Amino acid sequence: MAVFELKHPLIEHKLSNLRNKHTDTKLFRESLNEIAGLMVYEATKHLPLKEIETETPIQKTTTKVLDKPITLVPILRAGLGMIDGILQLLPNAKVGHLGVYRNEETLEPVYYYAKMPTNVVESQVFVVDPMLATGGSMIYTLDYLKEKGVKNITVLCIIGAPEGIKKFTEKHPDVDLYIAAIDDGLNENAYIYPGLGDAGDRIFGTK
Ligand SMILES: O=P(O)(O)OC[C@H]1O[C@H](OP(=O)(O)OP(=O)(O)O)[C@H](O)[C@@H]1O
Ligand SMILES: O=c1cc[nH]c(=O)[nH]1
Ligand SMILES: [Mg+2]
Repeated sequence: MAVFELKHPLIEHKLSNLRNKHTDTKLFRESLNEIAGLMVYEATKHLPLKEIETETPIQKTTTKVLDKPITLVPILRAGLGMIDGILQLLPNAKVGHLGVYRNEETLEPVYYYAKMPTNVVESQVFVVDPMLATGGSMIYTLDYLKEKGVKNITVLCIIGAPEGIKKFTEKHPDVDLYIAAIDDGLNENAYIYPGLGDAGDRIFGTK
């Protein structure tokens, strides 16, 4: 398992939009999707390829295409905010929805919905969620997918707390994590600081 913190000027710039409490819903959604798209370019660099025969206007040749079905699993709700940006680069990916929210008092993950594509087990799965705080929601999701038989999983998050990342790497040492920023920690309400606040509320305008 490896943690890749993706440092890039375009990601930093758009992350600044996400962190700014004055950013409106439109810019927040756009910036989140754009960061997710930039991250997926890096996170897909080890995807397996297969050779196929292709005829160019000049002659027959061998070209390479992706060899594995791809499934994106957004953790509802906030994970949905990254999906459009990723689908721009992986337009044939299937999307499996997993509904999990964090109980605000106990901080335990609470499951409420799942709908996976039929070939999820054979897929390369990318689990996406902007926030990795205590790690509870992500660990629950990885447990759920592995229990279903999924073997190849990569995680994409925007901001993580060191505590949650540590727990995640201990519980799922075989899963790579791509993340745009590792922040300073969790405050008394288990919100990431400096963070960006509640990602779901900022995407959907619910607060
Ligand atoms: O690492 P954790 O401590 O589990 O916290 C992270 C989770 O909290 C947020 O979701 P939330 O529970 O707010 O649900 P929402 O997306 O519906 O707002 C976030 O999008 C993660 O799923
Ligand atoms: O900082 C945090 C922690 C959990 N969920 C969020 O949306 N933000
Ligand atoms: Mg939320």
